[in-house]
Amino acid sequence: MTSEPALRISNLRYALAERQLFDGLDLLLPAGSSTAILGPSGSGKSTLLSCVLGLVSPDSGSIRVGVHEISGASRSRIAKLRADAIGMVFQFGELLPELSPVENVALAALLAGKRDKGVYDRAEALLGELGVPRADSVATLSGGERQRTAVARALINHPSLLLADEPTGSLDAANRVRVAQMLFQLPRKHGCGLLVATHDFEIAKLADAAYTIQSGRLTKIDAATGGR
Ligand SMILES: Nc1ncnc2c1ncn2[C@@H]1O[C@H](COP(=O)(O)OP(=O)(O)OP(=O)(O)O)[C@@H](O)[C@H]1O
Repeated sequence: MTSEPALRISNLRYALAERQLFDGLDLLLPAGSSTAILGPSGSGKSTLLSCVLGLVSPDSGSIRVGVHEISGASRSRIAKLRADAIGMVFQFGELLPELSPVENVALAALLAGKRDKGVYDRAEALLGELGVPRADSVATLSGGERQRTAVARALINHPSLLLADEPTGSLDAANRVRVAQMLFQLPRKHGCGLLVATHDFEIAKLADAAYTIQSGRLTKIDAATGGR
């Protein structure tokens, strides 16, 4: 495993019309570890993930995914990096309902240009590992199974960085804990870094480190005590 951090954000600045959302924000996420970003609605969690995905261009600062610099990179380079090195899990899974779990997962590999015969086998193996049953369509899966399918899709291209935005926000209490426990095991199993945005302390306390966004920077907190 490389000793390069999965993600390094340095001195990030980003101003909205009337607000300095990030004001010298730093973050170091070692490979094989997890970090939760906590904060109330509007504090900038999703925008931070969008900056890492290269979908929002900050005013200044550096964002490195492994050895690759995102800030200032061309759109095509960022798109390639997103496909090759970053996996993303959204709050509502964002799966294609007409497709089966295997097809949903394999599609991410096909779109990244990985068209080898083993794609479907790898998709099946990942879904098996994450406990998703076989089905003709993801529409017939439970919410927790759909979210585990979304995690398998995020993992299919062997990302060095996994991002998750409120990954358990659409689930009931039992599934929320189950999916969160599975998610936070991934960095050690797959060697990737995991960055989770959430407003839920119960989820954040499973992470190796937790931060809130305060005055445009990250402040380390103890999620187990509710940040007190
Ligand atoms: N494209 C945009 N243009 C202008 N303002 C924006 C844009 N995107 C986000 N914002 C504002 O930036 C702030 C941070 O939004 P963001 O979605 O990152 O917060 P969040 O912490 O993820 O909130 P939530 O938990 O509700 O998803 C909010 O005040 C939001 O209104």
